[in-house]
Amino acid sequence: MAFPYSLVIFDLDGTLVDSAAAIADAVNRTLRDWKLPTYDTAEITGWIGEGSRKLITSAFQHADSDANIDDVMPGFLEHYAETALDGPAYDGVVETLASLHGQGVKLAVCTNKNEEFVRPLLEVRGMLRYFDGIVGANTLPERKPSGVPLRYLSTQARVDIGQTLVVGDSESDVLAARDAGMDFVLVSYGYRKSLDLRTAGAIAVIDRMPDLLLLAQRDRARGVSSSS
Ligand SMILES: O=C(O)COP(=O)(O)O
Ligand SMILES: [Mg+2]
Repeated sequence: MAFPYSLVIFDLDGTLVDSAAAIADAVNRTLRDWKLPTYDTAEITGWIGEGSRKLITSAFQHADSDANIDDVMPGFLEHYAETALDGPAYDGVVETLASLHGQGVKLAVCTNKNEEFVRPLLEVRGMLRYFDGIVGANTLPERKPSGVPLRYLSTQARVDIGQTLVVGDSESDVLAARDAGMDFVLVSYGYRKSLDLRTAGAIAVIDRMPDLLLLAQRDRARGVSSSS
């Protein structure tokens, strides 16, 4: 059976690429510049998901710093430019993108990572060629949890909202998909905080990206869950 959506919009960090260590590295280099304590990757991972500024704000709050975040951001972005290509793709991601693309499904990325870091990362992980649309945190006036970037991508792809599926890992993906009125799938790995996978309203919760392809075999109304 055919895949039941014409466009799939993927989140990036925590969904396609495991970028937490690379992000944590850039955060800690920035904290060191300001002579502040550093944090382990697990703790910093809890601050990912709402863009670089929120991430740095969280880090500096935890470090009890009252530094002006406007003064901190340029240094962070310089460090992140050095680490941003370090994250590996999760297992089966590239194969899944290739399969969907081969079936004629359009693919896009909607991330709260700054746009300048997105294409190089997708390119180095062998994914860039599969995507028609890419929206980063600074591409449009609004970003996730707003549904605006998702609606922008479906309009750009000339695909109806009802034919568009969002795949993500965290609260901001859920809120954005709900705001846009789009079905969404959650990955059970990734960087969610307090999000309850079972009650979030996802049509499916998957443990590995290739399980997304199982949607082609299911009744769209019932959805699937590979998470036990
Ligand atoms: O960089 C972030 O804050 C999160 O990025 P994501 O939207 O790709 O998960
Ligand atoms: Mg994410």
